[in-house]
Amino acid sequence: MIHIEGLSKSFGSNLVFQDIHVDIEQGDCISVIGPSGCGKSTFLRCINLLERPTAGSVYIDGQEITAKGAPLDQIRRKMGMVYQTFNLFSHKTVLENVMMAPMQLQGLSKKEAFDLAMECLTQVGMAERADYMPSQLSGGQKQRAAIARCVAMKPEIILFDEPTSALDPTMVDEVLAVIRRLVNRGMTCVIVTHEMNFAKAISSQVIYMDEKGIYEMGPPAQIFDAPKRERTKAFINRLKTFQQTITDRKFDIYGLNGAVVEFCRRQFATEKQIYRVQLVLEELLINIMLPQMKGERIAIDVTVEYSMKDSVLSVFAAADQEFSLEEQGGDDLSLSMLKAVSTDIVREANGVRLFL
Ligand SMILES: Nc1ncnc2c1ncn2[C@@H]1O[C@H](COP(=O)(O)OP(=O)(O)OP(=O)(O)O)[C@@H](O)[C@H]1O
Repeated sequence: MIHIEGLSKSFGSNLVFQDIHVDIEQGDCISVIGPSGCGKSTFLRCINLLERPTAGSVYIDGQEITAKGAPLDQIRRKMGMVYQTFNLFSHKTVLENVMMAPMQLQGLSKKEAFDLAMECLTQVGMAERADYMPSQLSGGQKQRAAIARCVAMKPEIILFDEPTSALDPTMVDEVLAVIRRLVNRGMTCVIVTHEMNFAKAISSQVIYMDEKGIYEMGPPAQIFDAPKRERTKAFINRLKTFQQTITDRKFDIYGLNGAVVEFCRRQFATEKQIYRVQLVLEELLINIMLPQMKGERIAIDVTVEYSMKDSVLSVFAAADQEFSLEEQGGDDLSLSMLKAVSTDIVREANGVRLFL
């Protein structure tokens, strides 16, 4: 359906990627992941020529859209795009936003466009807010309206450019659920995303971009659980681990907790796990470990790991000094709280690991 051949893009002397080859078949859902700045969005924008590639060709249904004189408007209608920042017209209602392109570009009558728009808004759960202005909507609702607007054009493929990156974490799920529904109904999609669990669950293929191109591509089970190449492994492992070393007795426990919560949300840990991890950090660090540390200089390594495979969150805390969980200095109330929220507590070398 889409055939990408030798695609390269530079901005001046900045080579973003080169020589990308990908085939996208109907019904595919391709996730594009990779470190910040590796060119994911630029790659997406080159597929529908929002950016002109420096070299290479893109074919859609056998037609080369990168050829000189190709009917760009017609071709772009086959490819919808959903942006990080929604791009709704702020002076129009949700309904008007969705009706506009089908009327202007596809010549639908007002009645036809209304019926179509309501159908699309119903699909994304936004029918009852059809008459709202964008400013009256939450971020998640705006993005769902933007998806309805895109679907109303009946595209053959939808390109999603980090559709949840601008959203408050509480709104990510509602947007991902709408995308999941589209994919399950056979919509061909390419999604640039930082939501790894989502990419893992939904994609037929995952592209890991790095080193100025596609560094590794494969089914989600390969990329997330058994990556073949070094940089993919490092990227995936880093995503699954939060690490911080505490060197000051007066460290900011709430700052640490905030960063850990953000990490956990990115991993799609459950709210229960997120509550537990905060409790564990407070009790373990403040009430059990810190009081036992001797001298001014301390070093406590905190690692929070999330296993995508079995959805288990674990907290590992290790110190460069001996410490005990019970009796000598340990706070028994804190220990019973740790036991209450952990499925297992394991002593390891100079630390302790709690499974939540
Ligand atoms: N319009 C532009 N003009 C000049 N340079 C650009 C332009 N758009 C992107 N770049 C550069 O291209 C590179 C890739 O950017 P891009 O936004 O595609 O990366 P990304 O992987 O999507 O990043 P992120 O995950 O942070 O969104 C960066 O070095 C960026 O500065």
